[in-house]
Amino acid sequence: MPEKLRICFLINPKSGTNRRQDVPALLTRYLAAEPAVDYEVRLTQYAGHAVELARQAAAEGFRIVVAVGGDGTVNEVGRGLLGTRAALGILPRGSGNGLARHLRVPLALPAAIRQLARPDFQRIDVGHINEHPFFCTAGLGFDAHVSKCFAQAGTRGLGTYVQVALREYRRFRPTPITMTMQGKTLETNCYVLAFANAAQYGNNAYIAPLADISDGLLDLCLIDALPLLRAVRVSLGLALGNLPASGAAVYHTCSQVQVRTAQPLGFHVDGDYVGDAQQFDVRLEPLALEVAVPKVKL
Ligand SMILES: Nc1ncnc2c1ncn2[C@@H]1O[C@H](COP(=O)(O)OP(=O)(O)OP(=O)(O)O)[C@@H](O)[C@H]1O
Repeated sequence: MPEKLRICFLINPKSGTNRRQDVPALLTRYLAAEPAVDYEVRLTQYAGHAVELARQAAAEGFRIVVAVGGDGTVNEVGRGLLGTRAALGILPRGSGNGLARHLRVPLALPAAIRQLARPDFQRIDVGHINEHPFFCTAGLGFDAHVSKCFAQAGTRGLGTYVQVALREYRRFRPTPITMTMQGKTLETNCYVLAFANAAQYGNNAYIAPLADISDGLLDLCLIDALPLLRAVRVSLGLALGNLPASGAAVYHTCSQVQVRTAQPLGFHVDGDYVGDAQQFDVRLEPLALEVAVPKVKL
């Protein structure tokens, strides 16, 4: 008899804006008819817990460990799985779901659950910023500052995010930075510097629409200043997926970059604010994580 596919679901009960969805009930309903799947459900109890739970599930021999949550939960589970033989799965339940959208994981939970029962597997690159792994995007400047304020806002969702971003836009000022990559040094200002492994921040906001998650390269997006007219062009470029062509941002690709900043600057990984620093070492580790993705329909 063929071996069963062992899947461990790690649910972040605090993620997303729709917490009333009963994920264990959905799993029972949609996996009951999948005799080839053996699964368990575990809940996270605190921030950071999913890293430990993922590592433990991989050590127990689960083939897929699923992050049930947003990009913060995906980041924790992915971190826990680095260097193990288990693949990351995603049941998207965040407000942005950047990595799930990039990998074309269905946003509707029944469809996402069904595809996990018959997955394809793919390896993806993993970024590191000051040794914090990221899978989707990391960044310095305004986007990190907004992540910090968003975390303090008390409510979640796109509406709160936009409100916070508009409020902070009036206050935030660019910082002088020095970037070193491929032996070249560039002195510039930084309003936003994004390191994109995947194409989008989440919510189909395409910061680097040409980013390929398995090409061994990071797409760097630099916005040196953001006066009002350019802010409108950047917003449209993010929504329409044509920011590179708009000329409102400058792009580079590289596998490694060092950034020094004139003043401490906030940084985020996968949308979660980490802290402030003046020195950033950013690098890409090629194909370091296996992910379970939907089968491509031919
Ligand atoms: N049981 C828990 N209690 C409190 N916080 C938790 C718990 N489990 C996980 N967390 C934290 O919740 C944070 C937010 O989770 P996540 O990003 O998945 O959801 P979200 O913020 O609603 O989604 P999105 O990032 O798409 O907006 C994670 O960074 C994680 O550290």
